[in-house]
Order: sequence, then structure tokens, then C-alpha cells
Amino acid sequence: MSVIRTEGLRKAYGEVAALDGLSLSVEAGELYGLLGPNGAGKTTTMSVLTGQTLADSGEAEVLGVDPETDPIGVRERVGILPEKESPPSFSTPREYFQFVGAVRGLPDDVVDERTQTWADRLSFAEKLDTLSTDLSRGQQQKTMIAGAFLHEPEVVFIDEPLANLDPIVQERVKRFLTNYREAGNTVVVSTHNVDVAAELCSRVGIVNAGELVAEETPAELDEGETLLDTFIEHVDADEEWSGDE
Ligand SMILES: Nc1ncnc2c1ncn2[C@@H]1O[C@H](COP(=O)(O)OP(=O)(O)OP(=O)(O)O)[C@@H](O)[C@H]1O
Repeated sequence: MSVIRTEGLRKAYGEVAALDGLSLSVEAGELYGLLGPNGAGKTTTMSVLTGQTLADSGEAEVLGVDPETDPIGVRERVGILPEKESPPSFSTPREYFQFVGAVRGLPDDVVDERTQTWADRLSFAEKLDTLSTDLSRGQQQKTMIAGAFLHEPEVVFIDEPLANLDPIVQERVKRFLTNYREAGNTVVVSTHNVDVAAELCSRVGIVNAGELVAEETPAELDEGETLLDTFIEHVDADEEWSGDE
């Protein structure tokens, strides 16, 4: 059964068609990648699905809830890590998790325990009481990832999950996401990194010019075939630059 579904989503910003009839369906237990070039409509898709942006037309559904008519209902049930989001500058990660825990209705002892688990998992225990404004970009990203999963939602949306993370932490996040999906949860990641999508995702939807133009299961690619080949085949090459002047 699909836990996330869109049908013919359209969203225009003036002359720009950010979404141009995008349809997709994600099943429970998938780690689904939205892969596309800059400006393809990935962020807009996530934003519509999480009730932050209203589509002009089309349908969207998350866990049986319509994000347009019941955005709070969707946000209560999912975890979200939007693009370019940072923890509040004048709070520490620990305070941020207490805030998230309060909004999500978690008991204090559960918040304390999960705070420690995440700090150990992503190696930032020594930064739990540092003001976010004094954290590095990577430490802020660790805080935001932990915040998105703190209430252990069955569906999570993450934009560029590995941005600003060092290679060791990237591996830990990948392992966590894989285990999380194997436990039956659903994760949607948006990325323009083909390697990340190929390695991490159980299924990848290629988005171009506001449409879902192809889907690929990386584990089922034939010998010698790559996700990059599929990507290049389906993404407009109008403005392709060969690298030579
Ligand atoms: N608030 C906005 N106002 C005007 N145009 C917007 C707005 N948000 C998005 N767009 C436009 O809609 C299109 C799709 O943007 P979107 O952010 O969804 O792409 P994306 O696939 O996430 O890109 P990237 O990988 O660069 O983050 C782009 O052409 C963008 O300029």
C-alpha cells in the first residue's frame, strides 16, 4: 500500500512551472530518492507533501492524509528536514531537542535518552550545550537530522541528508537510514547527488522540469549499467556544456 502518493501535481511561480504534472507513489518501507538537476522541482514536491506549499492542482496524500486540507495532520505524523534549515541560533542542541520533544509530546526522560543516543550516534556529545550559532555547518546538520527523527516517525522527508557531513558521519547516517527503512519506516530523500542516490536508495525517481520522468531500482541495474546513465538519458541536455569553451 502506498504511504505517499501524488497525482498530476502542478505548481507555478509566475512563468516558472516548478511542478508540471508530477505523479509518484512510495510504498511503506522504501528509502525513496528524488533525484534531479537544480531547479527540477524536488524541494517543491517535498514542500507540497509536507503541507508547506499549496499546489495549484493535482492530488497529494501522506499516510492517507491530504497535506493541503490537513497540513497539521501530516506534520504531526512525519519528520521533516527541509533544505537550508538550521537549528535556532540562540538555543543549544539539547534545548532544541527539548523543544522538538515538547512539540511532539515526548516525555522528558525519553527526550533525554534519545538526545544521548543521537549525540553518540553522530559524535556531537561535547556540543550538546553549545549555542547553535557557534556550531559548524556539519554540527548544525547533525542537530537537524536528530531533530527530524527524535519522535521516530513512520515517514521522514529529508533534503540532502549528507550535506556538510564528514565521510565517517556520512557512513553512520547512511547506515541509520538503511536500518530505519528496514524496520518498516519510509524515508524520502531529495538529492542531486547520483552516487548518494545509487548507494542509499531502494528506489529512485528522476525528476526533471517538474515531472517524474523515470524510476530506477539501483540494486536491479544490469551489469555495466549505472544510475548516472539513466539520469543523463532522461534529463534535458539543452544547456549541456562540454567543458570546452
Ligand atoms: N518561492 C519561489 N518563488 C519563485 N520560484 C520558485 C520558488 N520556489 C521554487 N521556485 C522555482 O521553481 C523551480 C523548482 O524549484 P525547486 O526548489 O523545487 O527545485 P529543486 O529540484 O529542489 O532544485 P535544487 O536541487 O537546486 O535545490 C525552480 O525553477 C525555482 O526557481
